Amino acid sequence: MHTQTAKKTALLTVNNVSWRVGNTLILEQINLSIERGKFVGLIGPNGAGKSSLLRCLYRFNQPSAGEVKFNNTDIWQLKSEDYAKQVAVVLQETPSQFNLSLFDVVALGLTPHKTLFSSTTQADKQKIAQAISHVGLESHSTQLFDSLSGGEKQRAFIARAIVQQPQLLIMDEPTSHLDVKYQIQLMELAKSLGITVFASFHDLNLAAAMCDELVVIKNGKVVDAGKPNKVVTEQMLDEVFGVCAQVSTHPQSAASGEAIPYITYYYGYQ
Ligand SMILES: Nc1ncnc2c1ncn2[C@@H]1O[C@H](COP(=O)(O)OP(=O)(O)OP(=O)(O)O)[C@@H](O)[C@H]1O
Repeated sequence: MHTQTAKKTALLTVNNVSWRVGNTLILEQINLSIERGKFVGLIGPNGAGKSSLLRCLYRFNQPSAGEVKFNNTDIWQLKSEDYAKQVAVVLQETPSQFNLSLFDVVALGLTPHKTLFSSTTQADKQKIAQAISHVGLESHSTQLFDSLSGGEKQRAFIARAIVQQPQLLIMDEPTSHLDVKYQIQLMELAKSLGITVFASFHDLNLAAAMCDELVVIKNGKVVDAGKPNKVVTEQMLDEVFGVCAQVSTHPQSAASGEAIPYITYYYGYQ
């Protein structure tokens, strides 16, 4: 992931990014590159800097030093509307959408592609309906977004990303409020888009099963990166997360044929 070849095919590269708030250094000299088409997970303990890093990637935080490049251009050199077309974001907390229906919220995916006075065409409406059906929410189309369940809201944001057709999907712990079925379903939906995804996870087994590669951060620094079966080790779980666990192999293997690591945690060892 950090090799020259990876850099050449990278959609997103993070070069020596640091981010500070006042005198506190939250992210320190982060380097990583995300190859086009890969599904990459960001893992690390509470407060490690996952959200802070992702915010630097979708232009919410401006790095104090270093640069984030998208298709080889510094994202702060791009017009905000051009970057907004290419990047969709799904967050852990779903902001209130006031009186918007599910259909309206999914339609917002078209906004970066529209000019101020352009209206929604019949073809747009069809695209929105197809995206809603892709995430299995067709019977909720006219329902107020705020009245949807947590899992339905997250699926609606995936539908919005389908409509937006970005090159990159960034997800910040999107599964934290979801039950196990929806956690898997949401990640599989994200995978089915066939675009580059960078997502933070707290469920390490889910991350190991879903991701092509993992980036591990602790105290604002990248401490490891690579394929799940290289990164997820008993030593890493101890050193980074402070837990005692056994890592075995999941009975299923990844679509790539790679072994998927499976973590069994031990309790009562503190
Ligand atoms: N705007 C801010 N002002 C001050 N401190 C901040 C700000 N944003 C983040 N931090 C601090 O930076 C550190 C990293 O926070 P961040 O939310 O990025 O971690 P995280 O890995 O996403 O954590 P979690 O897993 O708990 O969600 C935390 O100590 C947090 O309090």
